[in-house]
Amino acid sequence: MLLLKDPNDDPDDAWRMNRSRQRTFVFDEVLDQYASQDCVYESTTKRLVESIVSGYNATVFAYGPTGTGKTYTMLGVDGDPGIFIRTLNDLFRTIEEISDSADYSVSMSYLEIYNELIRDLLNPSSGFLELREDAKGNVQIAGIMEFFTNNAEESILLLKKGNRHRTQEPTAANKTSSRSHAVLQVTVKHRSKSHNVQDVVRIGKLYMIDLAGSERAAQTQNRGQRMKEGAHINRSLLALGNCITALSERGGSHAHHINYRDSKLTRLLKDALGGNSRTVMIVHISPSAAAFEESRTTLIYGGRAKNIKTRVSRGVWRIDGGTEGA
Ligand SMILES: Nc1ncnc2c1ncn2[C@@H]1O[C@H](COP(=O)(O)OP(=O)(O)OP(=O)(O)O)[C@@H](O)[C@H]1O
Repeated sequence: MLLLKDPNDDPDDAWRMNRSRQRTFVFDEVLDQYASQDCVYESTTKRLVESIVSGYNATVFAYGPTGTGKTYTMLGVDGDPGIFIRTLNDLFRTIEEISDSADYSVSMSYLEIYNELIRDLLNPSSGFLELREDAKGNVQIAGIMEFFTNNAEESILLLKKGNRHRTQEPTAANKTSSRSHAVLQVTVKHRSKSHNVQDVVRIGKLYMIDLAGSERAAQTQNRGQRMKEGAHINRSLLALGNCITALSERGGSHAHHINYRDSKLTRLLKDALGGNSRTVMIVHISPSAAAFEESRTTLIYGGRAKNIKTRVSRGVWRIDGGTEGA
């Protein structure tokens, strides 16, 4: 449980206390600014690793205003890695433990959405990529490079290569502000070595996402290009907020109309939000009283997202070409 105190409250002023906007929020986990990277990983993402290896989809994303620590949580810093690297390490450790009974392949792609344009962070010279939906409504990025990796070290090298191409610029609110949404996709395929199920391949997909932060122009003092980026960032986060609200209010994935098409981000997150995925949203807020307003709004969206129910089924593909649920 989290108690967000209204900094304007004055216990000696009955009129003010009556108008208090103090509010309690209930989340699965609440961590303060002193929580270690390991603790954040253990309490949010670790539990997803085994399910990905056994063929389920999962998504982890960091959400919140600029400068509140999303990139710190997801990517971490030298010597104290964040969720991306901890997950890759755990994923390969888990695969190694069970590799006697099955053959595994792991591949990854890494993209950013910058000003509503998609760039391949592992192959930046490929220009802007198109987002397409197949007949079954599965979202795909045309032309993105997918790299097969044999161990955690290779994956982490690729991730670091991608990070060097990511768009980051200093703003008044954050010296290393992410100006794009970064999406790492890891696909784990596994085929049992046992004879009677050898023709079945299980596929689990993991999305790990470091969103750019919402921002107020006055706070960031952005002008020119930074302001244009900020407008794109805010627009896509607004689209995300609208999808979260619609999904939480109208009965989740059964809802008639969810505006996924309003931004590339929401199109890409379609499954994570309302479809076939175990999804963890890590909501970030500043501990500062000065950030009360944006903390409140952010937590309200986080609270709504908690009401969304996704329906997960295992990705199973038969060698003879058919697909089936499990
Ligand atoms: N828990 C923490 N402990 C120590 N430093 C932190 C922590 N969280 C964030 N920081 C530092 O605060 C600064 C802002 O964090 P970060 O860049 O992760 O924010 P952000 O939410 O990703 O911002 P933006 O949306 O602008 O990209 C960075 O210098 C980061 O290293």
